[in-house]
This record gives sequence, structure tokens and C-alpha cells, in this order.
Amino acid sequence: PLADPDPGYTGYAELVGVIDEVVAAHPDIAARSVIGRSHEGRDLLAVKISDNVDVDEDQPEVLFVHAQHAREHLTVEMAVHLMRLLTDGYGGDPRITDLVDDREIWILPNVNPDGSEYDMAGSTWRNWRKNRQPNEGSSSPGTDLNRNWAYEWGCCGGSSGNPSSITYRGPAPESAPEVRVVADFVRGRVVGGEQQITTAIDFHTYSELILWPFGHTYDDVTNGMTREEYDTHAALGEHMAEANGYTPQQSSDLYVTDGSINDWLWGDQRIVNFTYEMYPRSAAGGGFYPPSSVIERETARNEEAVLRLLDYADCPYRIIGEEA
Ligand SMILES: NS(=O)(=O)N[C@@H](Cc1ccccc1)C(=O)O
Ligand SMILES: [Zn+2]
Repeated sequence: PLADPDPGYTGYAELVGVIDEVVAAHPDIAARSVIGRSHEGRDLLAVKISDNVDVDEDQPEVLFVHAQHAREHLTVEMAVHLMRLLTDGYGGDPRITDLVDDREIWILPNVNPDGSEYDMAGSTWRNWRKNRQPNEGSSSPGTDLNRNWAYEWGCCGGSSGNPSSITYRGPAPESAPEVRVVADFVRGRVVGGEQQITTAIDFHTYSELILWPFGHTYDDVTNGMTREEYDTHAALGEHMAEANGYTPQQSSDLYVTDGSINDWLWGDQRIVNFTYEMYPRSAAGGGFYPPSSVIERETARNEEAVLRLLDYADCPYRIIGEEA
């Protein structure tokens, strides 16, 4: 873009370049694919990291989603950091080598490229959150991708029906092309009737939290969440929070949301999953726009926590001592 509020953050064109560079440097363990298009026609990219990367092996799969919300640019830097960590570390770090050998890792580095580009197109940040899809009958564009997922969509006062709201849920579940594309990608990982993705993290900013479902209700145990399943989420959330210093809690402990990716990944696909709210802890730390000088520190901060999730991906219930 002509102007750029902080060149230290990775725009869409630059991100595509980074992905191509990582894949070119590690062709045996990294591959990129286009899983669909955004509203404005930008490729939605997936980077797969695993040994024998071109073969769909019978291994536990782990999904990392980044930038559902446009202004949360640090999450794209988190994806770049993970791509480099898991490829540059292969062959050198035995723990990383084993995890890349025994898992199939999917990184979706930016699922809202239209919003991200819009937010950084000027000389100052635009504080944009949603996608850039027009809303019929309204001069306010944008659907909040994290209210547009199909599980309990719009059920519980955790989103807005007003197109001008930043938490606008859209006119229907999966009405946002970006949500439809990612949901179709996840549904496509059901092989032989079994969802191959066992665990996932959806990265956001800010507040330094690790959140788990459900978001649509204050109840821990409820329809679609047994005590064991809740305890597995809580124990794994706490285990990861020990590594990065974030605060672990159920999503609804903060506020009720409906149509979130967390609820759909678990409620519809039974994927044990978490939302990470990254740095800073508060607006005082820069809110959605911390200086790019914090990128290295605040992405590296999550390395151990992410490796712990990859470790438990073969059987998340192991964390509570169950086979399940
Ligand atoms: N990134 S954020 O500030 O928008 N928070 C996210 C994630 C989230 C969801 C539920 C409770 C707390 C946080 C959201 O969709 O609201
Ligand atoms: Zn967010």
C-alpha cells in the first residue's frame, strides 16, 4: 500500500511471499494450497507442515487459524512465526522433528485478507474488525466472522443482527465466504467418517487469554459438552497457559458469544479447540496496535504452548488420564 501505519507488520502480498519462501526452502515438509477466495477475491491460503507432506497420512491433524478479525495483525505474525519454527526447526530440534513427523499441521495464516488489507491501507490504522462484504440495505459493510459460524448461530444474545454493529452475525450462518471456505475445509478433513483434525487454536488479540468452549452458555457441562470433555479443555488450556502466562478460562466467563468458531469446531466437529487472545494484556500495552518491535517476543512467547497442544493432539483426553 502507498501508506502503511507500521511496515513491521506483514501485509497480504508480503505474506504470500513468505509462504512461497518457506515452501521453497522446505519442499519435503511444507506445502501451500488455496482453499478458497475471500469476498474481494483474495486467495485463502493453507500451509500444511508434515513429513511426506504431499501424502495424506493417517496421523492426527492440528489446525491453526489466524486473523478472523482484521485489526488483530499480531495473529498473522504468529502464523509466520509458527511456519518458520516448525520448518527451520525440523531435523535440528528433536521435539519439533518428532511432532512434524507424527502430526499433520494446517496453518491458515490469514482468513480475513480483505479486512486486514483495508485496515492497513492508509497512513493510520482504521480499527476494522469484520470482513468487507456489503450488507443489503445498509451502508455499513462487514460481517463479524467470529459470529457467523453455524453452531447455535444467533442463539443467545452473543452477537448482533444490526449490520452496522462490529459483532454483526450476517444474514445467515456461513453467509461470509471466508467462514464458508474454512468450514468446508474442516468438513473436508473428515476421512472415512472420522474428523482427522483433533485439536485447534484460533488466534486473536488482545488480553492474553486462553479460552475454550462453549461461548454461547455460562454452563460448563451442557448439551454437547460432558464433564470429561469440559475437563479436557480446561486441563489442556491450563497446561498451555502455564507455558505462555496467559489467563485460562471458559470463553463465556468473559462474555457470551454465539456463532463463534470455538463452538462450531467443538459442537459440530468435536475438535478440542481454544481461542488465544494474544498480547497486550490491556489497551495500555497498545491495544490492537502494539508497535511491531514486540512481534518477535510476543510470537516466540507462544512456542512452548503450541508445542504442548501438538503433543496432546494424538489423544487430548490423555491430559485428564482418560483414553476416550
Ligand atoms: N478478539 S476479540 O476481542 O474480538 N475476542 C474474540 C474472542 C472471544 C470470544 C468470546 C469471549 C472472549 C473473546 C471475539 O470474537 O469476541
Ligand atoms: Zn478477535
